[in-house]
Amino acid sequence: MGNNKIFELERPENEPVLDYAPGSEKRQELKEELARLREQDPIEIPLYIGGEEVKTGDLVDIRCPHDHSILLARYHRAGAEEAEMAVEAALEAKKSWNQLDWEDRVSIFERAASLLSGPWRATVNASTMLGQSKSAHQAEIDSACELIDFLRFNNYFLSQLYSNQPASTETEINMIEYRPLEGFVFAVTPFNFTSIAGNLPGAPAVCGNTAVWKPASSAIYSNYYYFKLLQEAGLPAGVINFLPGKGREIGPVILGSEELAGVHFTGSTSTFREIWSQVGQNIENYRDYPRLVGETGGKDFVIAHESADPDELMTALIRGAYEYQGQKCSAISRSYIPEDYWSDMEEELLQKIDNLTMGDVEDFSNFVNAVIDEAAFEKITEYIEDAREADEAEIICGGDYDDSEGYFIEPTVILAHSPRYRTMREEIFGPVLTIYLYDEESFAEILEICDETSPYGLTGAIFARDRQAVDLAREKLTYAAGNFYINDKPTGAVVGRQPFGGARASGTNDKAGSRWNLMRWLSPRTIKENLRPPRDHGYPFLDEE
Ligand SMILES: NC(=O)c1ccc[n+]([C@@H]2O[C@H](COP(=O)([O-])OP(=O)(O)OC[C@H]3O[C@@H](n4cnc5c(N)ncnc54)[C@H](O)[C@@H]3O)[C@@H](O)[C@H]2O)c1
Ligand SMILES: N[C@@H](CCC=O)C(=O)O
Repeated sequence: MGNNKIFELERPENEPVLDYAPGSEKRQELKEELARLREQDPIEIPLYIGGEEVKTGDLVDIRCPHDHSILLARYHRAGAEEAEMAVEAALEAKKSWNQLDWEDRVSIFERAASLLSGPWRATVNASTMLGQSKSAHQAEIDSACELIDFLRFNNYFLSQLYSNQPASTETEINMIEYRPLEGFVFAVTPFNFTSIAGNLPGAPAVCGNTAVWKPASSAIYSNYYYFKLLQEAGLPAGVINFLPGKGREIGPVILGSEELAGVHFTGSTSTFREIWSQVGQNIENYRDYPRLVGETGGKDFVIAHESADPDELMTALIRGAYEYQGQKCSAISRSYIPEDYWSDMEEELLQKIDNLTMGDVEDFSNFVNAVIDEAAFEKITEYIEDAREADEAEIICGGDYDDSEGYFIEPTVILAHSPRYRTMREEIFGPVLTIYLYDEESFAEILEICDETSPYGLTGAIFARDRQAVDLAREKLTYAAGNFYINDKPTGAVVGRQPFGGARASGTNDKAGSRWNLMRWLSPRTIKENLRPPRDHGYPFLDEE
């Protein structure tokens, strides 16, 4: 230690997105890594508690969602005993992690970003592609670029926060110490973004906290490789404890600890509500009020105005609804389009959707791949079958599915005859877009319907060349989306440029990868030093005249 320096970080550049163009060296490298991971013997993934490998013997298979015959790994599943050990390990590691200068913590995460940008990029991308069925481009923007951006921008925003200090005067010195929280943080992560999985334990850790990280069962493969990268970057034992397991089993044990300082969650609204209510039930037992940060589901929309450019709109609908099989919390799943406008674009749009290629991630010509697992396949296809039967809706494109080799569902379009049909209201989390046609004279009314139809408030977009229409949508939809886009698809937020998150049923809107998020993992202490303490308790007005 020797904390006698002031150190400022430059604002980072966003990590450039590699295009993996045919013939490029990077494409070749990624293809070779995919083949290596697929062909190697299935790996065994342990838990990491206090830096030690722990094997419970309760082994679970990890297979490719797009090819059931490929066994990638087996992971050891944690139970209540390991959950308690992980909490203890996090508390033990905190004692020394907390004592490091902040530049030491930051440099470990800078090194992680550098390793991911360089020698680990192909491995983390390939494991995301195979384990979560992502195309090369979707893996690149997630497990490489967004995760690198989270690492670098968190460091930068943290250095800015630390330098934010109150005024002092001639007679007093005032300062704020940005303490990590007292206790440990529980990071509970989703399957769909490796970057989010890395960020949820990482953001509290760079602030000086230690974490218990419970990855989603269907993303353990890539999350394990990322954890190995953190070890190589020099992350000390126990700062992040890797604990694959069933949420319902290990969650209550961890949430029951009196040392719980916060929960950093991303996943479904129902799981977050369950966690919130467990924390509520335990509230008398905690030393602090645990910070609850959760980014959850969405029912993301695109509203087309009659002045919208049809090519821009069609491109946004296709990419926003079907990239990564619609399994982004930000994916477009409902769209409101003027009736006359629709009749001009319907044929072309449906043809383009019909032509989307679907298959294995190792064939780079596929635009879409498989959905994540059997439960997702069952849930999504139930919505499709419901629409097939319903009077209020019809399927106008796609609608077929097949799980014999992998969990494949065709990009599907439902035309709803009621703006409140269930696929206009409920999160499906799959490649299903529902369209509702409105009379172009009812634009203001459709904005209200859009605002009131679903409980979520995550992302949404207006497509219009008419500025009055843009302004009206922006005003009427003030609370309908935490990320609102004008003439752009509502997916693909970039760290440092479109801070991401929503309110209503979509979360606490603390904006991942921003200074506001980091602030949730810090507990400021104000310190005043009086340079001339008063020596008499009286006031001047008490003096006799
Ligand atoms: N708003 C955002 O930024 C954002 C980003 C990504 C995903 N999501 C949302 O995530 C959902 C999809 O992800 P998912 O299927 O992994 O979500 P999920 O809620 O099923 O699981 C999320 C995590 O919670 C764990 N979990 C489940 N029950 C638990 C319990 N009782 N206690 C503790 N942990 C528990 C799971 O094992 C997993 O690690 C969608 O609803 C999507 O909209 C939101
Ligand atoms: N931040 C991502 C979505 C994350 C949720 O799945 C986007 O903007 O598309």
